[in-house]
Amino acid sequence: MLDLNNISIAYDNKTVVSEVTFSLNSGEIGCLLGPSGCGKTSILRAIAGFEPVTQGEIALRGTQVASVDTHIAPDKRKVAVVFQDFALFPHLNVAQNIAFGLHHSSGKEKAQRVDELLALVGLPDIGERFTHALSGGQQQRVALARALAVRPDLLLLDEPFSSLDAELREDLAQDIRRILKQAGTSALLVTHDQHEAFAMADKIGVLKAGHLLQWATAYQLYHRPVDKFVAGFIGQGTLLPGQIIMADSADDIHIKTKLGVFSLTKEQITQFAGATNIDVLVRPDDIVHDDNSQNLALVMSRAFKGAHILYELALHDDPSATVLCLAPSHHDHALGERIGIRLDLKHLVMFNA
Ligand SMILES: Nc1ncnc2c1ncn2[C@@H]1O[C@H](COP(=O)(O)OP(=O)(O)OP(=O)(O)O)[C@@H](O)[C@H]1O
Repeated sequence: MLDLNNISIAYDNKTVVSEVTFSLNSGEIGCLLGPSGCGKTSILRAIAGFEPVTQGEIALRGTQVASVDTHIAPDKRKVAVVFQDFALFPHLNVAQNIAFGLHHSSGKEKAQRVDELLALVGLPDIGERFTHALSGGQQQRVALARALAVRPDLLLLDEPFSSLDAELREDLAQDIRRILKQAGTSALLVTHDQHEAFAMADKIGVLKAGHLLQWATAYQLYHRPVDKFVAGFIGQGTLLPGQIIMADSADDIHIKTKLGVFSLTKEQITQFAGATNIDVLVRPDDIVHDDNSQNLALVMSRAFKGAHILYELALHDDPSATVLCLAPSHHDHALGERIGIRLDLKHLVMFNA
């Protein structure tokens, strides 16, 4: 439904988005995630038609809408945008805001569509209210209803939760996901907050300095990050130094770390051919706290999280070899204590050191 093929975007000849390629299927919710200035909004604006591309092409429902030679006007793309500040009209009431784009409908059709959308976003009785009298979360839903009113092929959401309280964000992200799925609308969201991305998106693209590093599900990004940047940006974890140990035959290669010795898959043997020093990604869920384990690790730091405590643990008392461990919070251990751990590592994610 949305295809970006090798697109670049520049301002005053300075390239800020480089050779980005990804696709979104019909009904899917995608998310562009990355630090400030990495080019997320520029990509969104190019899809909406507010910014030209300097290379590559963008297609919507199989029709090219942007390339170096093509530029279909924004209002011809069937794309709706929900902006960061919601951009609701203060002089119109909620119903009038939602009906704003429905130029070709009769009064009765408009009223019916407004009722439908207010029900969809869970605010059935506020059509007569003015937008300044609504909470941030309600304004967000009205902005969403207004964008969906015209039945866009694609909805673009630019940092839609950034002006809301942190506690509200994740709940609202899940609500909005449910509303979009119910309406069957394809959507692309921009955020720098991974929790919002996880709560809303089917596919997430991680961007760094204008480059799309990985376009994948949240599960794949967390468990199969393509590089150290994605590994560090998504979720928590530490990189544990390891050394490759060659045995007699070329397909019998192991890696030695302070957590033990692991064998490599055939694919990893090819990938790390010739390397000697490797970093192994260890996530907090790879390390299980077990009071009965003889394998002890030293508590270097701890962060109370309510239901859990996140421990940073040094292996063999070596502060350069630490792992994180999320333990139930009644396992309350002090700094400097040695606690038992067990490994629950399903697969090894490694990078060249
Ligand atoms: N109109 C413009 N003219 C010149 N440079 C621009 C313009 N808009 C954005 N940029 C630059 O392009 C780069 C990418 O900006 P963009 O807004 O796409 O990033 P972003 O990832 O959305 O950032 P943020 O999360 O801070 O909104 C930045 O270096 C920014 O300064």
